[in-house]
Amino acid sequence: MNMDSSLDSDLIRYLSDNSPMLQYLIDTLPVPIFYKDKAGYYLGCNKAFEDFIKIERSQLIGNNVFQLYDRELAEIYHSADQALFDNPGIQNYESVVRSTQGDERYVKFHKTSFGDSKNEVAGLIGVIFDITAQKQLEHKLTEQATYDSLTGLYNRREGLNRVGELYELTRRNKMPLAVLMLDVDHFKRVNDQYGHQIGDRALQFIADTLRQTSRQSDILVRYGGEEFLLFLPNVAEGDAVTFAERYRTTLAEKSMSLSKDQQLHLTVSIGISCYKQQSLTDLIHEADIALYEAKSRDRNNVCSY
Ligand SMILES: Nc1nc2c(ncn2[C@@H]2O[C@H](COP(=O)(O)OP(=O)(O)OP(=O)(O)O)[C@@H](O)[C@H]2O)c(=O)[nH]1
Repeated sequence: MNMDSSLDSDLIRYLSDNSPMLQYLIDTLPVPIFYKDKAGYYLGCNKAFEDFIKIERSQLIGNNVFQLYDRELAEIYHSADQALFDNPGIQNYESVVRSTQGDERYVKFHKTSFGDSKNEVAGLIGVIFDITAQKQLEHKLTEQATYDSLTGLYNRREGLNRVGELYELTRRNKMPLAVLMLDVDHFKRVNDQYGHQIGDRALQFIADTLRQTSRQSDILVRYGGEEFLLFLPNVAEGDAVTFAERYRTTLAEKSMSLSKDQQLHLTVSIGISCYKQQSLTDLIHEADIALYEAKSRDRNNVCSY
């Protein structure tokens, strides 16, 4: 045990006198518990805490966070402890913790300060709730609510949310904004001829091509079944046509491999509209009208509103 002279000897004696039963009690609890003195030195912990940080109690007691964790993490723990000592009572916060072996967990800390016989703050007791599974689930649900599961592009709802923000920026700063509505040509035939699985792969192929051909700042949305909406910030009318032509020709020139000697060729039609003070709804509607025109011009075509 690395006992330091700054450890409160009365406190240690008190804890030692009472420790067998107390230790037994806290070891039965399945949540990690630790306690420290006011100088930040660990006084004890339960079995769940030993398992959690993967360090034995005997190696823990008498050490502080700077002796146990990397400096960055130690600073965070230290200042949180200090905040509790400065403002005694209960402290709750979420954090990411790393065991001494490096694995990360999301946790919720519930810390309570305790006083000595003179009612002076003497240390703290911390309880850790592992919320990793909950955080992972939240992350998964956010992903599902944000992205289209087939193509990985924004789904319609999230796409329109993001575009709402971009549209506001465009309107306020009088910036250009181009909207491209893109629809796969004769996609029903792909499904009918090769089946839905190949149809799904074709949609992924198109989405991948769009991703590769677009800029980081573009917002790519799977708007419906085989329909995509692309929002290009800061792109004026002339450039919008160039971009749309680039998407169209890139797709028309590529082919998706179905087997060693079978390739699938896909084409798209694209309608363009550009921001001229109209509402976002009108802007999208105009791109739809232009798309209709591109379809009627024998498909594999780009039309501006
Ligand atoms: N495999 C697959 N097919 C889909 C999906 N969503 C929509 N589709 C299909 O997309 C096809 C769209 O067909 P239509 O609206 O008739 O259009 P099209 O055949 O592409 O013809 P044009 O748009 O006029 O060129 C339908 O057969 C839908 O079943 C999907 O997620 N996966």
